[in-house]
Amino acid sequence: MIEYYDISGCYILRPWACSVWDHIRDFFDREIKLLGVENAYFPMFVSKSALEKEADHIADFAPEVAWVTKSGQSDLAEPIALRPTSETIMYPSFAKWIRSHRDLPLKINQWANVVRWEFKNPTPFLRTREFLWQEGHTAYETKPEADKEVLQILELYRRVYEEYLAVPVIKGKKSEKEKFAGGLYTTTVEAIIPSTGRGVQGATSHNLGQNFSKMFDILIEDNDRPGQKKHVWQNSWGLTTRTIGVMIMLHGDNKGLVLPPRVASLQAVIVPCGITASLSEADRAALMAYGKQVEDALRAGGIRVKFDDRDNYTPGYKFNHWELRGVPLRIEVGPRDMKNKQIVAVRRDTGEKTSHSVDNIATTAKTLLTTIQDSLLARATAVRDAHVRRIENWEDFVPALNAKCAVLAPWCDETPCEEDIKKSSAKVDTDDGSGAAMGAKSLCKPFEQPELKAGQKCVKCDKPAKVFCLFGRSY
Ligand SMILES: O=C1CCCN[C@@H]1CCCn1cnc2ccccc2c1=O
Repeated sequence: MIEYYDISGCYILRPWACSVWDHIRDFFDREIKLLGVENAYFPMFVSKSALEKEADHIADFAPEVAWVTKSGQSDLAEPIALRPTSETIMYPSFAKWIRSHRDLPLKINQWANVVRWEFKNPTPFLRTREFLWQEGHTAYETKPEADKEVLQILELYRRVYEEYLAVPVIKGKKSEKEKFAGGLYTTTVEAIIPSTGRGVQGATSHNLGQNFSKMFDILIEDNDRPGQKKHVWQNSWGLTTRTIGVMIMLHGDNKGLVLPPRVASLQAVIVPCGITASLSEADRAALMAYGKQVEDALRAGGIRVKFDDRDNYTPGYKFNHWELRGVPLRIEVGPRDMKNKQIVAVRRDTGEKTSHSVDNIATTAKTLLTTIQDSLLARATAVRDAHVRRIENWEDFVPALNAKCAVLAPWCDETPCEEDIKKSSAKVDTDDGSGAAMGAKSLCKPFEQPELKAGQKCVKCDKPAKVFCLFGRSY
């Protein structure tokens, strides 16, 4: 899926990974166009003066900005940054394009790469110095319109994860500490990785309020106050190739990758079996023709299929080859299957083997692939639920983290307390001092809230709890 590269934090996305991104992009692009969003493309370079226009929150991110300072031997007059995100690249143009409420709503999306020179240890897919993403940037006359779109996009992100990647996510709102500082509020879809118990931010949809329209003077006539102008309300939202890493971690098993059918480059692979020395040349040729027939029927049914007729590998080698690569369905065809006009189907997720008539094989395969897709999500949801612990007392908090669980706890919703929780949960709880464990941060305040008991106290401080919040170690 990936190849290493001689620059730290940079990786090559090979076709097997790229095709997952292609499927995600096809779905998301189709859906945002139904919402009236149009794609555009802006320069990847941003001048220092433009980038620093939103000085306040840029400070947090400044160390991650990569700069071009020379061309050839000569220094550039002013250093130019590589886009880490495109607000400061797009919004000066938005100010030119938006003069009246008739120019609204403006809905722009960009599929591109961004560069963030992170120093935390790079991880394929999850933390890379260049990654692919889409970034949506919209402008509305009123806040309610912006609020509505924030949730429409967040629902599309949930669908990318649950309907395509078979990854269950929790929708919620970021805390003041964790939100995008340049915005009004941030909504998010959070995944929990059971093997580590750590949370991972899946995608974010921000309401920027009027912060950026005030910075960039994006103004329209205020019809309610003749002669007066008012700032537009803006959203921005992003989904990245980190999605692929989450899918790998959630569904992989000891045999390798497990691909959800809806994003699998290859959904079914046909392997001819039982080709022994005793099989006549004629029967061998007939079996290969049969395999080809099955391949043609599946492809005609819209299934991404390959007949593995390589004559230099055994069936067993081929089984391993495609299991490692996560192909959801293997179709075995042997002389007896051919005689009985049958095939044998093997599911990659469960290993279950079933025989089927070759008639309507495309329908049969589609049904199997749907079963696999649904079963992957159902199983991942059950496992994720087992890794979220609802607790109300602090003494249960760190043990839950150490049991590879995220914690859903009543919370006062105050930043000092959030910082205290992070610090206090960073201490190791085992007396063997096995290395400092990372502290828990707030992942989101889930939209789906359990009932808060009257008088419920915050899990950490003694203030009244205002909300249930999901906490966890994170990527
Ligand atoms: O999330 C998104 C969704 C897509 C559009 N941008 C928003 C907010 C990006 C926040 N951000 C994140 N890393 C950065 C890194 C360097 C400079 C600036 C930034 C920065 O503004």
